[in-house]
Amino acid sequence: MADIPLLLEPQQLADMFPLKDVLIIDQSKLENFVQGHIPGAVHLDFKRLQRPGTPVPGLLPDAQELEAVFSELGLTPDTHVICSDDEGGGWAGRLIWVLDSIGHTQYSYLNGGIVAWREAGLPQETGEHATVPTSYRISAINTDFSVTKDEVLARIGDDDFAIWDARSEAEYTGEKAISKRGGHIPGAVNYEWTRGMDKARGLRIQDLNEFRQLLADMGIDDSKQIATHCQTHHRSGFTYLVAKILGYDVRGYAGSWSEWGNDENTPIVTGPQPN
Ligand SMILES: O=S(=O)([O-])[S-]
Repeated sequence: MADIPLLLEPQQLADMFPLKDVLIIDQSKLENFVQGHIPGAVHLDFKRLQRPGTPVPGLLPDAQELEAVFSELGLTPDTHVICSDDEGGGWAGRLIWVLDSIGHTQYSYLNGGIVAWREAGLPQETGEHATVPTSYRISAINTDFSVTKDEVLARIGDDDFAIWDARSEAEYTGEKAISKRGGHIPGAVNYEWTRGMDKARGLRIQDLNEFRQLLADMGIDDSKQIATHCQTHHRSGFTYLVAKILGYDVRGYAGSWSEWGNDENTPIVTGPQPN
């Protein structure tokens, strides 16, 4: 298969048609997908990538459930997946984290998703998708792309560990609490996910060189292992994706604040991040 870059521009994808061994998975809202999607794209309800549970609803579904999802969509071991959504990369980034976790490492992110595709005036199809189901098998879940609460607890304060909190500033400071307790993990830095999207360029990821510098100024760089989280590891799908594109050792904390902030025993800091 041709070498398809991790960060794929809409025109690059358009130039790849007719597609062979490529599956475009679009996690746009269904009504949006039905109104117009990339020809041949299949739709995935983003809820299928989260294991329902209270109070922690964002964990990875088990292998059997994921086999069912990807078989329905028509994935094969040789398929290159193009991940897309209509929100600038949150769900698409989560999909990339899921693909990493199931050992399916042939994937790309369509920069800006359907928003950038439409703005470029590229062809669209309307209506429901048609899929060709397969029997996709997962040999093992790879936990190298995840961190657990206990692992985060053990690494707080380590020089080679950073935590990227993708939530809003109000959630980070504790002014707004979605879990029992508000605030942030000690040492975490906050850069809210949508700030990383360029609204003037179809929600593409901001300039990568500037992004790299901005993160370095916050203490996030390639010398560290980075854990990223939000409330249920949806918004941090985007930050996972960006860190991955920048070549960093990044791991998703799927328990996220729904786990940390609902636990009575985890250390929490409130207030703004240090300058
Ligand atoms: O987007 S979220 O997982 O923080 S609710």
